Amino acid sequence: ATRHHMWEISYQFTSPDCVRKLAVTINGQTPGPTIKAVQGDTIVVVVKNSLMTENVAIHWHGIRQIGTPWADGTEGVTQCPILPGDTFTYTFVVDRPGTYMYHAHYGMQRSAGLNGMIVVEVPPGQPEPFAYERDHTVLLNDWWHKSTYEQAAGLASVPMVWVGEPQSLLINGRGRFVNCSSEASCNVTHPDCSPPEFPVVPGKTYRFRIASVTSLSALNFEIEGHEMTVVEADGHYVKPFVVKNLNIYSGETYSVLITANQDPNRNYWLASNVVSRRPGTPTGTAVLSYYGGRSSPRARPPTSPPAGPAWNDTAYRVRQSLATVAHPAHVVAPPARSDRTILLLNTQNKIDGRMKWALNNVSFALPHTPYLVAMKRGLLGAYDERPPPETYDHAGYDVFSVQKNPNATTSDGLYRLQFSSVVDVVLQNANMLTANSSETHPWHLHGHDFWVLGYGAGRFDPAVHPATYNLKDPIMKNTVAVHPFGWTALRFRADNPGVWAFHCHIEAHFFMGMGVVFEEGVERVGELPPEIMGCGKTRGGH
Ligand SMILES: O=C1O[C@H]([C@@H](O)CO)C(O)=C1O
Repeated sequence: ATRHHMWEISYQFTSPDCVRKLAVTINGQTPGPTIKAVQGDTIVVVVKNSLMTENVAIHWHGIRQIGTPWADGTEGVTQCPILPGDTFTYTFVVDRPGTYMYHAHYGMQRSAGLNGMIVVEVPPGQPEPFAYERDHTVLLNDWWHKSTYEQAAGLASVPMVWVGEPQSLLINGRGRFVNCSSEASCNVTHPDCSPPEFPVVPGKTYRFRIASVTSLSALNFEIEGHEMTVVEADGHYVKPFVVKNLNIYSGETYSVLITANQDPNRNYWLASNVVSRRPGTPTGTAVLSYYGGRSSPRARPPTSPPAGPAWNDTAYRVRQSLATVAHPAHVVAPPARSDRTILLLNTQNKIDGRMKWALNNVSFALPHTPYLVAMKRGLLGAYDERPPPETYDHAGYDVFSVQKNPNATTSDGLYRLQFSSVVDVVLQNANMLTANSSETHPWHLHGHDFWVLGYGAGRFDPAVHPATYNLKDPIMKNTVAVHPFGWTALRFRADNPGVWAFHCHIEAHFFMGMGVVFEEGVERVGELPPEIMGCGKTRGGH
């Protein structure tokens, strides 16, 4: 089937956490509508940019865009931005079932509210390796009162003004600012911030499809009093495991099953809490209620909202990463070896006094002409033809210390991959510019799912650690955590013709240069739609 959507993007006053703020909305709403489809469907989204003075681009996160690399929605990589007043049509096939999301991919626009979920069902009659009766969608986010522009300008200032911790955590676009009385525009009775309700029928099993579109926060999610069985991650079936609390990083999705088997006469909290950074944000909450129970569906649960696990318990979070492997009946075996290994050292740096993030001492900057058009059309001088470094001094670099020379360079060079070759990427985390600190970075790859081959603490040794890789039942994902002071190894096949971003999904970090770009088989890409052009060297170029 073909599913058509007409979206008008505009600024609206919204009050997601009861504080009035301008947000980028879809048809007046943030989050936008959930796109529901069946595997194999074609999705057509006609996007009209009514932002008046701001460009837009929308990324379909987790959709591989096979045969449609121009529809990936990554400004500067796959398309020119959609200008105010213009209309752009995204057409793509959802080729895999699962839980995905969409969000803006232009500047730091995602933080302004343009986001939503994509749910792709298996075709009718096709079994899944678990059973449930109904589903609920849970979109997790973090929220700031400062505008995206103020945040971006701060990050680019000398000295940098960091975005800081979010004011609120949102569940399905709703939260509650704690210091409401301190804000003139805060209205606790505003309908935008009424707590989301999740009704359940006693005895039934539910699939909660959970996505995190946070700009910064790593979250821990729980449903008070109910165990969760993890069954899906980023569109892939997981060997089921039971948790009370689920860690979810920005850009990840999970499905968990819960059975409504608790006392139906009271309500329960759904809670999200910040982990991996010292929290400065209260718990995000929603309410689970039982049909037929004596409690009103809106009643506050009798307990305090769960506070979540210790924010700095990295070992606990690594355990969940390690537990996430492929379902035994759905293992896709990875190739036994790779053709190329790219080692990427993640560091915080300074360039001309500005705080940046870099990979192997190169901080990424998007070109003004999208690579896809530049490469396909042979537009000269659109980007730096020198590829970024393939590795770093892995034997000599001390990942536990502040680096002695934080200088770096800026580049829009990219990695060109042999079509259909097998590529390993090892992401090495390190100490930041502050002593004894290292953060979690969720890395997201466009256009592919990769195998997660391993995680390790401390320094990655290419002579030792590849022997420890899980080649038996690695999960495939599109977003993976690189834990503090640790490394994460992944493998993918470069078999999707196009140009694909690979970056930290923390909005501020990508803005500060924490990303790279891969090209593969661009000569195989079909005729480019002229609508993706119109900026930089593509002007008048079709
Ligand atoms: O890029 C970042 O900058 C701050 C901090 O290192 C300096 O304020 C932080 O936590 C980041 O992730």
